[in-house]
Amino acid sequence: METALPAMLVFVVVAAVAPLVYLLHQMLWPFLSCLPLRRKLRQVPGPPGHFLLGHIFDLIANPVHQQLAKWTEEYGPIYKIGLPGAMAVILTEPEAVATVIKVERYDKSAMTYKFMEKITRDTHPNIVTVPTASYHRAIRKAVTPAFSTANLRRFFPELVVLTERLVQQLLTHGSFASLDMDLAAQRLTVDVIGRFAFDRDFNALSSGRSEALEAVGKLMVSLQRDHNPLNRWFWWRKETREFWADRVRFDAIVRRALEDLRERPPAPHCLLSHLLSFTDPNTGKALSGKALRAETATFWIAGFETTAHAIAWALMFIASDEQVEARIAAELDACGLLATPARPEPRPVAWGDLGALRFLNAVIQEALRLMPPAGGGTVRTVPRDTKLAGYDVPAGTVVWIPFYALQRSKGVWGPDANEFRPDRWLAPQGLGPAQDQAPQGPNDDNGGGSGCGGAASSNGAAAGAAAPEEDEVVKAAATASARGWIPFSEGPRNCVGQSLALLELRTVLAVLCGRFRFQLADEMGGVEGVVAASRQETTLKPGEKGLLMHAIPRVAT
Ligand code: HEM
Repeated sequence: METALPAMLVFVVVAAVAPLVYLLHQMLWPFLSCLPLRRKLRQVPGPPGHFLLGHIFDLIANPVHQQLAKWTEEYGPIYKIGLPGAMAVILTEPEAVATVIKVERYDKSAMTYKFMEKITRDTHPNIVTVPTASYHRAIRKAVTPAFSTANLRRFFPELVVLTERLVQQLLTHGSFASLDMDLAAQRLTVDVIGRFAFDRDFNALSSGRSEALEAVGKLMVSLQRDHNPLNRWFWWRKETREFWADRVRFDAIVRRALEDLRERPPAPHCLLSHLLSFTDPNTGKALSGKALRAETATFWIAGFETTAHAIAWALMFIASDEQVEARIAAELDACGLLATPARPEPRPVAWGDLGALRFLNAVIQEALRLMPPAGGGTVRTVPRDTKLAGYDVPAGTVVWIPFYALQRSKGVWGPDANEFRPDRWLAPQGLGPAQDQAPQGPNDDNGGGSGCGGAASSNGAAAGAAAPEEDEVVKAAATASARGWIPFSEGPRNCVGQSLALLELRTVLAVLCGRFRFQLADEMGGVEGVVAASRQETTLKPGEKGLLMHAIPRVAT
């Protein structure tokens, strides 16, 4: 008894102190371990911050994308910020950005991407999050054929059918009540992913409630709320429990869709058939169940919300600029794609139209510049001591390239950086930097049989050619920004789905603008109000109210 007492006492003390020591270690160790990095980065400018907590309060109090853009104007193309236990260098100098994102040795920052692995119950790495090259390269190679021109062309008729479903929805809704066009676009893009990736109808457009959209939408919200790494210890918290429940629900849909695909031969355009038949060249093995679910979930999530917001942001800009709206209408009219009293049912959009709609494509590029759906950008780790934008940056530094800040930087785009000006893409030599990145398919011929390309390009006003006095400005902007437009990122980790995304954007906007005029609902407070309310979560999205608009049919039905 006498010997048991001290032992029990020791046990009680250890049990009480151990969690405290653990917590202190979790908080202090990252702080101590980044002290040498702080010292080495002391010449890099940056906003003043708290010595322990860094700039976390600025980033919580203000929308992250806007705060970074503000600091970019104040501190220039390279500056540092601190977070509790971490430092990051914010980079928006195009040359240096190109170095970082085009070189494979700059791995993705594991610290930053780890949380995205929680989209599946197995928390398995995936094509977006995996830092190292070999697994990434193998998956990338396997899925690339799905995004080829030939495959997109095969898929195009299905996309047109889905877009027509959206048109019917908007017609049924009527133009008096306002409608969240961001949500409407999400319904469309979920159905597109359903057909393109799973060869399956998710029915988000045709049914009032869509299990697939609800599940993935809720998961994205609760994933964002569950950012705190300590949450796994606090399983009783509402956020943690909700996140787990949403993950289970989403996981069940992914599993069901995969099982379904295994039971029947999928359509030739189906993205997942490439993953199902994948063999890793390094190991000769197929993807494990966990890896397959992780990739499936990733393609779904990476592909639906980004594209939906891109459609919504472009509509917002079109709706709030009468001249832009009129020029798009003139271009569509010249192609026979505009509903008019004489032509209440315009012909269906054809593959060959898409490359010919020069002004609409410039509008898309400009919208992707000002409101990049992946506005948070990309985060890399510097592999060895190097010089970036004139400063010494030591190995191990986390470099954060925020696309929103980069694409609005006055240093890159000039004094009108924050203005929506599609003409900057219409320099006489043709579209600016984005041309390399546009899907090759819709540009490469005029195969829709419409002859639209010829009609549009012979009509300067309709095609939106720049006014002569603007030419110098246009040229200058195009040159200065040659490397600053990277809404899909660049290099080996750029967006593998960008050809599909651009195909969707072009098709959907051509059809919607041909059938409707859009107006921002008064309560949105104009473009300024919407932009001010926008949030940078996993994607750059409209605020709480969504994007309320009126879709007014061009011809009353
Ligand atoms: C407008 C729509 C889209 C935008 C703006 C966009 C943007 C991006 C960006 C910036 C990245 C790089 C992320 C990083 O560095 O962390 C990325 C990667 C990726 N995107 Fe997209 N994306 C869009 C649509 C799509 C679509 C439609 C799909 C597929 C269906 C897709 C699939 C992916 C995948 C799988 C990756 C990872 C690629 C890799 O690391 O090799 N995205 N996207």
